[in-house]
Amino acid sequence: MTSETFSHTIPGQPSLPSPEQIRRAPKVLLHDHLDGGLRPATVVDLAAAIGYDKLPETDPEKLGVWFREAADSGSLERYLETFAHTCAVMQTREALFRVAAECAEDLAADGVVYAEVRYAPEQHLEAGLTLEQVVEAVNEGFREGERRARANGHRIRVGAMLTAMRHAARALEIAELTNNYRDSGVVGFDIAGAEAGFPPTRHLDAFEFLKRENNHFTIHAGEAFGLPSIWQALQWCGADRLGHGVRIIDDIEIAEDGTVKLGRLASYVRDKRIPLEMCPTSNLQTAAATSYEEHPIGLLRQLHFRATVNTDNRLMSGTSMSREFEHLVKAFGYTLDDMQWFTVNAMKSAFIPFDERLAMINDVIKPGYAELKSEWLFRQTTTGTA
Ligand SMILES: O=c1[nH]cnc2c1ncn2[C@H]1C[C@H](O)[C@@H](CO)O1
Ligand SMILES: [Zn+2]
Repeated sequence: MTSETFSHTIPGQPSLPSPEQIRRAPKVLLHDHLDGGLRPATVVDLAAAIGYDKLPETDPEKLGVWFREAADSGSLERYLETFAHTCAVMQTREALFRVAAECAEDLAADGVVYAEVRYAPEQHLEAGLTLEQVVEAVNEGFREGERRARANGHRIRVGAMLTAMRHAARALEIAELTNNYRDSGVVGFDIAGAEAGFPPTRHLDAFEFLKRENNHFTIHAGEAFGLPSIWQALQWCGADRLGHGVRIIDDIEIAEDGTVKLGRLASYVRDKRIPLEMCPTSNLQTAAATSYEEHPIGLLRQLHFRATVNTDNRLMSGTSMSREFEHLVKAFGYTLDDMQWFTVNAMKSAFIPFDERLAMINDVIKPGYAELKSEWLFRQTTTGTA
């Protein structure tokens, strides 16, 4: 027995969730890239099928390690270079369908009940597919993955988000595509790619179009670049959520006596309940944060920002929703109540209609956590304690 055992407030009630409970806990994922979450074995298979010979490794295990190590560069630009390989093998209808189906299956097996998964359709046109064919192949893949998950006893719902690359000039076109598929599986829009030098205001026409259409979008901001990027994303572009947003911490001061002072932008983000799609492991890899223990999510949770936990790129970060939570449980001592708080935050911030979000919270998430939180009671009565 460790000394921690004696710090429980209720005898016998575990204070920290076990890895197995973390996996079974219902989780909601708002920030996950389709082209950043392939199974290494699938990358190898798809490369062989199309004769793509530029993979750095052809053994799936070694390839998985290669992606993690190559992405561990301390720079967002270098991190992004690894996507050349995944995008190269996602150029046909079959490949997109397979990757999307496996994505939904993998998330469901990890206990994710609702996910919004993004990708940039413009990066999948090299073999002649149209933007529409790309979107339809991915949507069909997600539906297939949901079916397979159900057959394996898991329930998941996956919405697609369409990303425009911030260095390119197709944002308006991708925003229109998002709008055209809003009733058929696409829940929102995003911009991604290198942040420094590519401010979101380059794509104002796309954001203005979506606002006029009453549609939803998030913007990668405050990851590799600081407060001006967050400010532009919110006040010029009108983003509903922030991808990462970690640098909001630069607008928060903690005095020696522990008093916290929020600047105007941080106050706005908290007051308006702007959701922050935080991705701890990804942030360590691109040097947007220094360690799990020092990751801004700890303070932002204490200060009641609308923080959520996400994977970003499961392949490049060697992670999953459960692993992200495991790291946070270890770093901050989070309990199942904290996990539920993050999960409810995420579900409140999703881009599906309000009544569906509410039903997910009340009928799926809360009962799931209640079940997990009550397990210790029955364990004690059935085994008896010494
Ligand atoms: O964390 C990220 N920041 C900026 N861009 C990113 C991040 N993760 C992935 N991307 C890029 C690379 C992908 O090819 C693209 C679409 O998913 O989005
Ligand atoms: Zn991202």
